Amino acid sequence: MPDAPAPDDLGTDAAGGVPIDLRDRLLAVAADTAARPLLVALDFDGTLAPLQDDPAASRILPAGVEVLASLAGLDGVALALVSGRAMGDLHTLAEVPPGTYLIGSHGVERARVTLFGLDRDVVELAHTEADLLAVLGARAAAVARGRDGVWVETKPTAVVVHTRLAEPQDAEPAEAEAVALGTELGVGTLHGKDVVELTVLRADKGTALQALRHELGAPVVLYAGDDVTDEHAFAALDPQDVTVKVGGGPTVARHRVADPAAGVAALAVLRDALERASRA
Ligand SMILES: O=P(O)(O)OC[C@H]1O[C@H](O[C@H]2O[C@H](CO)[C@@H](O)[C@H](O)[C@H]2O)[C@H](O)[C@@H](O)[C@@H]1O
Repeated sequence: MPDAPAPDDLGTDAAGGVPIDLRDRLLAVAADTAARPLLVALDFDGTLAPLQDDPAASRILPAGVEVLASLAGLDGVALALVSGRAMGDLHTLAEVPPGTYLIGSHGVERARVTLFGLDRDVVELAHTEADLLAVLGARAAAVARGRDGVWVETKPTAVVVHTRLAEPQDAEPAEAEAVALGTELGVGTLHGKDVVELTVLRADKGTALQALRHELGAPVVLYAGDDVTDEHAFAALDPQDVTVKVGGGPTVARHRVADPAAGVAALAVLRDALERASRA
C-alpha cells in the first residue's frame, strides 16, 4: 500500500484532472467489445457528491448527473451506485436514471430505479435484531450526549456516530467509545470518514458488488470510491477490473484521482470513448 499513485504525483501527467494511466485504461476498456456488459459502479458520498457537514445537503456534482444519464443510456453499460447510505436516503439524493442499480447500507439493501420509483428487495429485521438496533440507538445517543458536534444518524439496520463537526477533544473519545460499543455488543463496526457505523446486519461493498457483477455477467467492472469502506470493493474485484481511489489515503485501488470533479471527468472520458466505439 498504496498501489495507486500518491495524491502528490497526480498533477505530473494528469490531463483534465484525469491521470494518463487511468485515461489509457478507460480507452482500452471502451475499445474492448468483450468487456460488455460493462458495470460502472460508483460510491456516492465523497466520490460523486462532495462531502458536506450535513448529509442531507449532499448532491452529485451537476456534471456527474449529466454523465451518469448518458452512460446509462449506452448499450452494453450497466450503472450502479454502491453506498453506505440507507436505501431510501440514497434514492432521494441520487439523481440517477431508471435502470440504475442501487446498493445501500454497505450491501445490506438492494434495489433498481424504475420509471415509477424503486423496485427494491425488502430487508426485515428479526425481533432480536430490532431489539439490538434499539439498544444501539440508545447507547450511541449516550456517546454523543454532551459532546459538541457529535450526533447520531439512525438507519433501518444501523446507527452512525458522526463527528465531522466536532473538535478532536470531542471527536476522538466519541469515536473510540463507539468502536468499543460495537465490540461490546458484538455488532458490525465500520470506521469511515468522521463516522463510526454500528450495524446489526453485516455486509460489505465488495461482496455486494461481486454478486451484482455475476448476476449481470459483467466481465469488467469500473469502481470508484473515496472511503475506507470502499477498500472492500477494491480488494474484492478482479485483476481486469478498473479501481479508482478518489482523494488521498492508502488504498489497494490501481488508479487515483484527486477529487470528485476529476472522478466525473474520468467518467466523461469513458462515456465519450464508448460513444465513439459504438459509432465505429
Ligand atoms: O458509501 P458512501 O456513499 O460514501 O456513504 C457513506 C456514509 O455517507 C454519509 O456520511 C459521509 O458523508 C456525509 C455527507 O457528505 C459526511 O457529513 C460524513 O462525514 C461522511 O462520513 C452518511 O451520512 C453515512 O450514513 C454513510 O454511511
